[in-house]
Amino acid sequence: MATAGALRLGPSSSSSSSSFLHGHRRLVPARPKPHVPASPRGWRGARAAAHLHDLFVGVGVGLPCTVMECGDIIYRSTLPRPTGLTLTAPGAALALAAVSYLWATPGVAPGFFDMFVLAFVERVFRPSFRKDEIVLGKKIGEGAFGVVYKVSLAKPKPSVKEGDLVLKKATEYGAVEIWMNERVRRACANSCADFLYGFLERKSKGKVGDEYWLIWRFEGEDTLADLMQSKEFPYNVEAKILGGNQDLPKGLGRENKIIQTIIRQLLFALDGLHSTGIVHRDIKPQNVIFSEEARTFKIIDLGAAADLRVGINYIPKEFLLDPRYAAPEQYIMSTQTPSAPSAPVATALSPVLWQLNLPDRFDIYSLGLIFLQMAFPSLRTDSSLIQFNRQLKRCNYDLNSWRNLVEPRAGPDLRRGFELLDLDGGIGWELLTSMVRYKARQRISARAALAHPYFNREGLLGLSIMQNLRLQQYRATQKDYSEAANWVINLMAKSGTASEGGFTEAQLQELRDIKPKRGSAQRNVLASVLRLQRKIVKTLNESMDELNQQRKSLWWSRWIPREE
Ligand SMILES: Nc1ncnc2c1ncn2[C@@H]1O[C@H](COP(=O)(O)OP(=O)(O)OP(=O)(O)O)[C@@H](O)[C@H]1O
Repeated sequence: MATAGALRLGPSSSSSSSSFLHGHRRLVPARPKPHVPASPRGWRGARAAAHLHDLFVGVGVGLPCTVMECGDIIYRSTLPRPTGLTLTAPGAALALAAVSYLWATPGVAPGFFDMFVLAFVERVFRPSFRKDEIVLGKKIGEGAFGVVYKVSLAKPKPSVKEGDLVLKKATEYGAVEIWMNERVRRACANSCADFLYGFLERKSKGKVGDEYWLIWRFEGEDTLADLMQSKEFPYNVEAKILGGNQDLPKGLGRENKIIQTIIRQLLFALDGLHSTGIVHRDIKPQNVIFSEEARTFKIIDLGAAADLRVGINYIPKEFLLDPRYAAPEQYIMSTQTPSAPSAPVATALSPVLWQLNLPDRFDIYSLGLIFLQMAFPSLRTDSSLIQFNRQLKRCNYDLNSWRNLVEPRAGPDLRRGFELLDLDGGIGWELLTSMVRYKARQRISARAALAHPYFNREGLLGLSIMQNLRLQQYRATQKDYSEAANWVINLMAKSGTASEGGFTEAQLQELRDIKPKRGSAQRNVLASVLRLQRKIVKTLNESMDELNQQRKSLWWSRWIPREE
């Protein structure tokens, strides 16, 4: 084969700018002569570069036109087009898959933009606060990890809207709470109380323990817990969220409408958090505040929240849950998932881990219990809620079994609750039962719940054919596929004997144990698939554990400002 350089013809060669090759009139792409330096070392380098250049650019010159990008000088349309990006079907599919992965919940790509662009831009423009600018007012709350005060500013700041503020002096989980609040403020500000600033206040020498100061706008006096304790509930909320006079007479229909509105507002707030990769983990009426200005309910207290996008605060073995509202799984991630991986690993794997664990369904369960308390006044006290939880556990977390258990001997109060949920063909009960389920995978997501016909004015009866179809589709997707897999396995078991290629119970057990076995091809394929699935999960977990060996630091706390 001719060397690439030997047959090179072009404007820089001694021949004409067009040349004849293989007896045809062909245009040959020109190649500029490489610059030759004076020193031998430089000369050798230049030669190497020229060789490399020839290898990639010159190869093909002098070869048949099937290889080269040749064109006919007369038929100009056959001349090579300017080289640009060529879109091929597999390329487009690959790009689409990559983009879908990067944008899938909890959002790797938006996460990078948020962390490395938005966070810095925001820091330049937002107002900051110092300890001596704040005047402490009355204490409004005290938890295990902090004290909350109503405060005001010593001197008004032009960049800060007038009004009362709230200050939390937090110890242990203050850094996490600042991180979560800042993320929320950038991603879904309306979901949570309006966060203004957070900083680390270093204690002077001699005093122990640093404190994190967190400042919010004062949203209002009432939490949902305060409002639900009133005998007037839900009417005491009606004027706040639905405004002035309501034309409906007092009764179940009107109460249902108010409860619907509260649940919808909370689902919106949760959907905002979940779509940015944050799971609250402590949803309860005490952590829901009514914002007088926005006339809507907002979520507070993100101290126990986990950021699944970068793996902050999801430590499967550690939990700070309120047992009254916690979902049965208690851990938002499978206990097989190793403790929080390093940030880049967590970020890269976050869509996979999210889909494997569906951690957001933890909050959905808690919200389901709040829904239940709204419908049944007798479940609003701590003791009755604890008792209900025990009953539900005995019923294997199946609300329908619980209903069968209590309804026959229910008092007027419980019966009224069931009546309220049974309005519009029982659509409220259906939504409730899809929120309170044992398996996280079977629970509805916040977004799907918002599209549920419970929030449709006319309920089930008012659904169009298309909406009905969507509902059927939704119901189908709520089914647990592990049950479906078991069903298929059982069907296969019953479909034959070992000699006919079917499975006996004993063989099935072997399959479930996924031990390699010699046998029919059908059985081996299934066993291999199950083995492969198990191996993937195991490898994923092991590699994350390995990456975790280097001690995790609170790398993200560098983002938190300090008061010097
Ligand atoms: N932005 C706000 N506007 C008005 N009140 C607020 C706001 N944030 C918090 N509060 C009030 O402060 C109380 C305590 O807040 P928060 O739950 O965040 O603190 P905490 O120390 O975590 O308490 P706990 O451990 O009991 O949950 C709330 O119940 C609420 O009454």
